[in-house]
Amino acid sequence: MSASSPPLLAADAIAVRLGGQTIFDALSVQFDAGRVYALCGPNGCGKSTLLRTLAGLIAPASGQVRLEGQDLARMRPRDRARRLAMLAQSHLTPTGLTVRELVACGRFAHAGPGHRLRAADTTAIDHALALTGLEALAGRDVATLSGGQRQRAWLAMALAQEGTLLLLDEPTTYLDVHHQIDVLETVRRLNREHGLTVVWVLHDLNQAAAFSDELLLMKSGHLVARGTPDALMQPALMREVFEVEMWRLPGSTPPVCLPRYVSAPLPHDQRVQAC
Ligand SMILES: Nc1ncnc2c1ncn2[C@@H]1O[C@H](COP(=O)(O)OP(=O)(O)OP(=O)(O)O)[C@@H](O)[C@H]1O
Repeated sequence: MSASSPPLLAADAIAVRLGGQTIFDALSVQFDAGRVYALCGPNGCGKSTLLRTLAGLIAPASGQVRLEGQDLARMRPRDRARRLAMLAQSHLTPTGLTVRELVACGRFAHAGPGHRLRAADTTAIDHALALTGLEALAGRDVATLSGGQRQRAWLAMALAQEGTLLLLDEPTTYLDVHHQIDVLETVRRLNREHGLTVVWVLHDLNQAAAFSDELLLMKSGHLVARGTPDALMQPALMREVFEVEMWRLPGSTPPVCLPRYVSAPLPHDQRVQAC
C-alpha cells in the first residue's frame, strides 16, 4: 500500500456515549488493508465499543467511520456486509437452527433473490465449516453445542460472509488452547493468503503479539500506544496500561511478557536488564 492510499477503515474524531456515559471523545484511529491489528487493554476500557462502532453497530454521537473512504452510516447494510464481517463478544443462542443454517446466514449479502443459495454460497459455507473444523457438527442444532463449539459456529458464519475486513471480539473465548491456536492460525492464514484485514480484541497479550502485525493499547477510552508487538511489549507500557508488573522474556520471537509471579531460570542481571 502506498503512503497516499486512504486507510481501509478509519474512525475520525468519534464520540460515543452509552447510558449517559462518554466512552470516547474525539477518538481517531486508522487501519490499513492487509494487516492484522489487536486491540488490547483492561476490562471496560472501550475495546468492544470501539469494535462495534467500527462495524456500524453503534452510531457515534459525532465524528464519522469510513470504510474504503465511504461514510459507513450511509452504506446499505448489504453493501456493508459484503465488505465487513463482525464476530460479537456474546450472542443470543438461536433455537431450531443447525450449524449449517447458522453459517448460511453469513451469505445474506451474497445470496440471490428470495435469499436462495447459489453454488458459490454453498462453496463458501462448506469452506467456512472446514476452516473451523465443524463439518461433523454441521447438522447439529446450535443450541446443543458446547460454548467453544458455538463460538466456532459464529466464527464460521463471519468467515462465510467473505468480506475483506474481519472484526473479531475475543474470538478465542470459551476455546481450549488447541482450538485457540486453530482460530488464531486460521485467521492469520486468511490474512496472509487472501489479504484479509483483521481487527481483533484479544486479552492474551502474548497471543496478540504472536498473531498480529500491530498492537493498539487502550485505557479509559483512549488509545495509549500503537505499534509493532516488538515495540509495545515493554514492561513500562504494561504497567501504565494494565497496572501490573511484568518482565519480558529475553530473546524470544515473538515477544513474550510474563507476570512477575512467573520466575524463570535466568541470571538475575539478565532479568533486570529485560525490564
Ligand atoms: N450498552 C451500554 N450502556 C451503558 N454503558 C455501556 C454499554 N456498553 C458498554 N458500556 C460501558 O462502556 C465502557 C466500555 O465497555 P466495553 O464493553 O467497550 O469495554 P471492553 O474494553 O470491551 O471491556 P471487556 O474487556 O470487559 O470486554 C464500560 O464502562 C461499560 O460499562
